[in-house]
Amino acid sequence: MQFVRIGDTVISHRVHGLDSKKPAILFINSLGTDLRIWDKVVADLSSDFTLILFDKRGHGLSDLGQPPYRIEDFADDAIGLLEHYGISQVVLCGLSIGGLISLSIFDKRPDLVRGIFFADTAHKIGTPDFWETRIRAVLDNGIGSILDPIMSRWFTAPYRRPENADYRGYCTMLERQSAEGYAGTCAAIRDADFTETARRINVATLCVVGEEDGSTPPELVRSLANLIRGSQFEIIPGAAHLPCIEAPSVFLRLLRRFLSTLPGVLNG
Ligand SMILES: O=C(O)CC1=CCC(=O)O1
Repeated sequence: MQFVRIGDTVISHRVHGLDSKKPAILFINSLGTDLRIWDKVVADLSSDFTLILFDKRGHGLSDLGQPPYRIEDFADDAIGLLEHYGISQVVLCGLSIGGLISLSIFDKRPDLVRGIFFADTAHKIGTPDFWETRIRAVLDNGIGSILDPIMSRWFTAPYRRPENADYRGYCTMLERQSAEGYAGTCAAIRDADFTETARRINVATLCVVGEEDGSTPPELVRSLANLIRGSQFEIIPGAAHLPCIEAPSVFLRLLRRFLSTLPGVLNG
């Protein structure tokens, strides 16, 4: 694990294979997860690419900062991290809120963005009432109180069998996130609408989604693809909201195929 101070917030992160000659990919996590969700993806890509993973503020080992947050706060952290490593162009791989953060990074610094791989995300996720209910539940009763409904959005029923040790591990990951950080991140999603940014995107994009995603269902993700000129859309079978965990080989195949279409990016 590596740590860097961006402004007044310490951000925990990992950089694999830092090399200015290799194309860089920045992975941006979903709500309630930390950078370990990319482990299976990183193992495959690290010889061909510079990979940057980080814990959003309020998650993992990053500082809490001052919740509630705005999507722009996370985007500033990500941009600060890229600047810290002198990375001037990057492919963004944004999962769920990570897609909203990708859109905000594009808004702020389009020069940094070489392409965007949107996974299980949209230009607007959920309704204000939905997020308010979740914020209240977490602040009043803790993250454990919402574990089961969240897990049924994240993973398919076969993955959620009690004897699956990986499933138990990811339950623990969610339960150990800071309730204040989690609720502060829900507030950022509640307040986000990047419809106009999505319409302005002028870099290559691919939108993918697990076929059983209960958080950003396929039709919602398709509506993001429809807003973006030239965007492609793919459904990942046998996965829900976190295909990088549940269907890593399909996720990787689509990511590598996307990377191979970008000018000047290796296809590995
Ligand atoms: O917790 C969920 O329902 C999944 C999710 C929504 C936005 C995000 O980042 O994760």
